[in-house]
Amino acid sequence: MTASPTPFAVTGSAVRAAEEPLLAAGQGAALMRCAAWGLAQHVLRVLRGRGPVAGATVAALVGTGNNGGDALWALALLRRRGVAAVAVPIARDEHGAPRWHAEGWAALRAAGGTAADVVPARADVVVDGMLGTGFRGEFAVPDAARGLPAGAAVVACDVPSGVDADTGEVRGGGVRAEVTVTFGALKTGLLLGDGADLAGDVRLVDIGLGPHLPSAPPERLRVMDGPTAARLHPAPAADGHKYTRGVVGVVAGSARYPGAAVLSTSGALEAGAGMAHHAGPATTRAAVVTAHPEALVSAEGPAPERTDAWVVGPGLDTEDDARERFIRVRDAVLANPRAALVVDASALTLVTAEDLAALRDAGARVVLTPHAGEWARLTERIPVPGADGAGHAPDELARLRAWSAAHGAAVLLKGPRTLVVAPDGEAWLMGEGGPELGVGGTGDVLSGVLGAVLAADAARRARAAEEEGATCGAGEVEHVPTLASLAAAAAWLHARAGADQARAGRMTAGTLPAAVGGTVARMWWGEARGTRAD
Ligand SMILES: NC(=O)C1=CN([C@@H]2O[C@H](COP(=O)(O)OP(=O)(O)OC[C@H]3O[C@@H](n4cnc5c(N)ncnc54)[C@H](O)[C@@H]3O)[C@@H](O)[C@H]2O)[C@@H](O)CC1
Repeated sequence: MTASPTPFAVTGSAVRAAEEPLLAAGQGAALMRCAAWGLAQHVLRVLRGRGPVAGATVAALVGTGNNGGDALWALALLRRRGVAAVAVPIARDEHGAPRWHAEGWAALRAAGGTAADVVPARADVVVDGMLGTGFRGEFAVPDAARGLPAGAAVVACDVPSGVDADTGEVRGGGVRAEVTVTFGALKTGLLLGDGADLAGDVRLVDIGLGPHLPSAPPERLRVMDGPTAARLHPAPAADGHKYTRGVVGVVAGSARYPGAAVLSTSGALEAGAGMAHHAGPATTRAAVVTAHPEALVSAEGPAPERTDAWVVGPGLDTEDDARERFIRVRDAVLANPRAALVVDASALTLVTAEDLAALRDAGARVVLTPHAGEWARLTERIPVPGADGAGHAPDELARLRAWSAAHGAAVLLKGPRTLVVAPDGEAWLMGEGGPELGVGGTGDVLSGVLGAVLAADAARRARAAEEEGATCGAGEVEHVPTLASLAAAAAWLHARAGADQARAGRMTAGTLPAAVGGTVARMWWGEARGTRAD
């Protein structure tokens, strides 16, 4: 079976660097024609969705660089399909002549296209070809780009103007597109921050840059999808048993917040843990066994040497014994660093830079799972190296990477666009999920799911180490389970379960673990046996 490649994005700068050898080899014009052809195909698709193509009007706002060149060539192609093609320059020289890509304009004129000062009111599609990866400084939205016809669909060429293709930062004004047709590779700026909001549906056009794109983690942002998650959290081996599937220690909940213990333990069990062992006070122990007779419960938790992953934090009471409970888990991991550690919720306010340094030195695999507010508080206590204290920086990914590298722990930043980074710079974006997960308790469930995914991996590693030579096949090399990829896979399962249960009309965190069970069962055993969330 051939594994489909995991989608990924790179910075706009990396795409520019990838183009360089091809430009040096004189292939610039060919690249532009290729990009323009792809852009024209997507514009045609938008037009077909609205009515007949012949007789439709497509206008393009055209800037001074190659982005504008792409738009002009695309208009020329569209003109040949019977479209009225109108180019609107956004910059003119001192004689009033448009400043734009000369060959592109010549091609458009030869095809019967026209130029105008403003976008015609009858335009069905407006192509934004003002600025692409060459955007620097601030974007002052030109008059021609204001008050676009209300009925027109905006299709951005490569990157919506005003969006930084590296970071997603919008500087000055920004163009909101229905579709962004991007060339060579997905750009990180189209998937992150405000850039993701402005880009709309992002469509990739392959222009042959593949071999020239960077493969190293710092420049790649991978996008977690179902097939990748399935490879990272595979069905248990035929001869598997509870210990080979992974034991999760869940240190969560308190007399004050008993539900978190149940949600986190449920998440671990439903994600396929061989065993979940909850450590907590009498109240939470009773709640957990009532919800899950299969769970083990005790005051101390499982023996460190028998534990594959620990989850600590959801629902701990920081006015009671939270710190002691956290320290016990930390010490258990230090005693057996083969076990992974998930630091969530209250534990994010307890963990110190010294704890992280000790865990890193012991070789432990640690994932912290803050949401935006917890991340802000965490980085106040344990700062991002090199941060100037100027507050929220636009390049969140760079901050996450810097923090993770300095403290040796992976970070899973929960939000509308969940990101995972690891100390070596590996980064993942979640390609699933929506606002249905924005209710109390879903984070507790995620901590358990993450514990189960990490525990399964730790148990597989332990087994592989015992059975010498049991390593991955060559075909799986791209998917060697790294800490960041496993965490992203867990986030994907959780998000897919949220989407599944929302479709089925269930909205609460209490029912989410069962949906996780359905999602995992379908993934492992197919539709026939995985019907729980339907
Ligand atoms: N290099 C190539 O051969 C290829 C480039 N491609 C296209 O070319 C684009 C990059 O082209 P360029 O490097 O020419 O860059 P752009 O076309 O993005 O912009 C460059 C121009 O915009 C001006 N500019 C920059 N920031 C500005 C601001 N804030 N306000 C006003 N003007 C500003 C610059 O002075 C320059 O004239 C890509 O996004 C893509 O669309 C594609 O055709 C593929 C091949």
